[in-house]
Amino acid sequence: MESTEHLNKFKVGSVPTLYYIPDFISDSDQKLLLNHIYTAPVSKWKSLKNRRLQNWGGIVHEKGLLPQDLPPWLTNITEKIKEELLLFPSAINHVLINEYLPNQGIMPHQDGPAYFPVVAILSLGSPVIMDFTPHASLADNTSNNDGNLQNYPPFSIALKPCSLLVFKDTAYSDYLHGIKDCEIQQYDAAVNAGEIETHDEDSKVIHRSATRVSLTCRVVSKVHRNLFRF
Ligand SMILES: O=C(O)CCC(=O)C(=O)O
Ligand SMILES: [Fe+2]
Repeated sequence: MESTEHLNKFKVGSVPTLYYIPDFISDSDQKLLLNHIYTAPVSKWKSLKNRRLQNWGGIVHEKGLLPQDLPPWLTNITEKIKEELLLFPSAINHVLINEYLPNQGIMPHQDGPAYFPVVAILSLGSPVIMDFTPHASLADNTSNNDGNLQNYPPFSIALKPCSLLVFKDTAYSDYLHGIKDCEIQQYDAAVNAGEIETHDEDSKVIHRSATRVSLTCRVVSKVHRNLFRF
């Protein structure tokens, strides 16, 4: 794969490897994307217990993707992500769009095995805090890695509108990621706390007063062209 040196200035935190790229898209791109998302057929929305989502690119099975072409308004952004990161082995072919009201979140989880282990998340709307926690088996643990003791600290990251978060390696494979379902989120442990402008220096909190929408962009390497040979 190509060099990732061009991304070094966006690296955040101490765990390999997270990149946070503020203002990855412009405000007018954000408006255009939100407009496409909210004019999609109502049937595109799937309601879960504590959020809604749209699935684009096809159905992900354990054994791969039953593909469906992404619409041009999505390939515009997925192609930009692929070209600017140089971290994906092929075109991004799956996009999950999650919508969160201010009191909604996503349980700590790990992305499924069907995905190539790099994820790019574009954030729109309200800022939120995403928490990374090591797998239970690694918490408070140290492991020997090339003769060095390595530990797995929990950490958080603030996700502002128009930003792109990318994670891979240990952060992808040994951590769970999630967003708390509360309107007021603390961020003093955030690896990019400096990103957030605050009116009140003492209370490092984000008030989620608006809806957040995110685009989780990934590659499913195994694609099934023929349903009957699935
Ligand atoms: O909305 C987000 O930022 C996270 C979404 C996510 O983790 C996922 O779709 O797997
Ligand atoms: Fe995820």
